[in-house]
Amino acid sequence: MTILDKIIEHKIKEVATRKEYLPISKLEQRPLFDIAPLSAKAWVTSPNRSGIIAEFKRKSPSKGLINGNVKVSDVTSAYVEAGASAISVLTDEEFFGGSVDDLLASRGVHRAPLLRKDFVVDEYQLIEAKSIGADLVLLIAACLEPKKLKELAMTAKNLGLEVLMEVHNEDELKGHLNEHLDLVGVNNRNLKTFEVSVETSKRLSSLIPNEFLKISESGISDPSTIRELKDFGFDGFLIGENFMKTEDPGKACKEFIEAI
Ligand SMILES: O=C(O)c1ccccc1NCC(=O)[C@H](O)[C@H](O)COP(=O)(O)O
Repeated sequence: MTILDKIIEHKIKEVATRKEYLPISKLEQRPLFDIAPLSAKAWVTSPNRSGIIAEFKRKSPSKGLINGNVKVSDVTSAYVEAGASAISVLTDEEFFGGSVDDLLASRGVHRAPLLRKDFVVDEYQLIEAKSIGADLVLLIAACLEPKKLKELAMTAKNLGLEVLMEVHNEDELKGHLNEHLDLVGVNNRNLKTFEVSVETSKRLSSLIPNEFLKISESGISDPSTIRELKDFGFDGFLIGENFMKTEDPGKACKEFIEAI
């Protein structure tokens, strides 16, 4: 069983429990549900921003504990101040130590586009994302059949959310592309070995149709890599650990952006 299989097995049970505890009708009554979302597409391509999607990530299956000493509100407001184009907040508790409350806390302190970073298996999570103030959701091709991914993307778009689809290889990309996506992310982390290689992004770049923004995800730690990936047509860059492993992730993000 791969780590992704374990995460999805757990997620399906978790979502079933959440649905019982807080039904969709209640989510739709939350005040943030009716707030108009921000466009990550616009912010990522804005000449005034960096293209960096800066992630709040306490722990991960590949690295264990990354940083348990910082507050999500401090870090994500500092990321925005530093020039990040969007913020990613992991809301998975079991494997990443995140929560829905983390995303809510982040929403409370800035008005940059906010990605709900989780393992979406059910439309409930999209409605929940909208109800906590997310602007953008992640759909992972490796976790979803093409038809299911397309249905979820359509539901997200109907809620006004933008959709980032994540792929790891050519087959996932070719099999899952659909007209409801906004951004296509190439994850440089091999989820079987946890090895990271930006060569994956470079290899897949020309296969991503131009109508989608191209995002490179994971394992980015050097500003020169951003310059290289831009030459391959990438617009956005999702970075977590490189900032979060420092004492002051906001400062690390600022210095990184200044060095691009
Ligand atoms: O990060 C992991 O160990 C991981 C394991 C299994 C599934 C997903 C995982 N990461 C999610 C991500 O996509 C990253 O948090 C994101 O791309 C940032 O990566 P990094 O800059 O390397 O922290």
